Amino acid sequence: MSVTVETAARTAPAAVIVGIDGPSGTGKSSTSKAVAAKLGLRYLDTGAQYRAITWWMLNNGIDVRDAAAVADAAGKPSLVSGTDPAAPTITVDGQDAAGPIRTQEVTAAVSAVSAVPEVRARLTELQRGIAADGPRGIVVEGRDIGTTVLPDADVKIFLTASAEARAARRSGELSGKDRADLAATQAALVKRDAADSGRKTSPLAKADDAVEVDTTELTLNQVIECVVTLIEEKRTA
Ligand SMILES: Nc1ncnc2c1ncn2[C@@H]1O[C@H](COP(=O)(O)OP(=O)(O)OP(=O)(O)O)[C@@H](O)[C@H]1O
Ligand SMILES: Nc1ccn([C@H]2C[C@H](O)[C@@H](COP(=O)(O)O)O2)c(=O)n1
Repeated sequence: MSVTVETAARTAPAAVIVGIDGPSGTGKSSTSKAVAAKLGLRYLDTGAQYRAITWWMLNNGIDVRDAAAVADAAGKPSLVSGTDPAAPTITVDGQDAAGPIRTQEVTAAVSAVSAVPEVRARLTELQRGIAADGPRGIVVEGRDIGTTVLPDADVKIFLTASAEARAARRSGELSGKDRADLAATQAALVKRDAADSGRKTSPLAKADDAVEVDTTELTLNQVIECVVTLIEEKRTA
């Protein structure tokens, strides 16, 4: 029995911590989930956490443009993220928030809430705890993972794509009365990126040691393969 255990311990791949950052619509979620599933890693969507706290603020009558009010309330909601890449979950005070956090109302408010330092401090601590929790590695996606949340991550990726390509991808997801025209979708993406890049506390930015992957001309499968290769190279180095 002890021989089997020792063999397993010797052959199990070391836990790897992967941070994937980039602007909106560059493919962070699709890529991160697929890579984590392929490599048997956990997955954390930090954008879902910022959306969840924003949803709670909106539901609780907090004026999201009032940074002091947002800061005062930042510690109140209880957020729980499930890290199975096949079925990631997010709850707020025990309530499933996966659907409501994707509404236009939340998307329009999330950058203002994310800019508040007390919100970032709380979520950064939560994210670091999740990343450190458990023997398996994790793929964490967001805007400040490589620069702030996990500066010692084993692999850091920064995904980019042209605004046109990102808007076309997003428009393809929308349907019926929610279908925005391409120009409006692109303008909304660019506006959110500008707010996320321009805030004072841990703005959207590429870490100096991140590998930049421009996905404009790549299929999703090509991006996934590229990231898997980068991780495997690191694991075998
Ligand atoms: N390389 C690609 N080629 C074509 N479509 C893609 C590619 N990567 C992602 N997509 C599609 O683009 C859309 C946005 O992708 P995804 O949600 O993964 O981006 P994101 O960076 O996580 O966005 P956000 O930051 O806004 O959450 C999805 O419909 C996804 O299927
Ligand atoms: N690490 C992170 C992740 C997300 N945000 C903010 C900025 C985004 O506009 C918003 C929603 O993220 P998405 O669901 O589009 O990935 O959350 C952040 O500030 N830091």
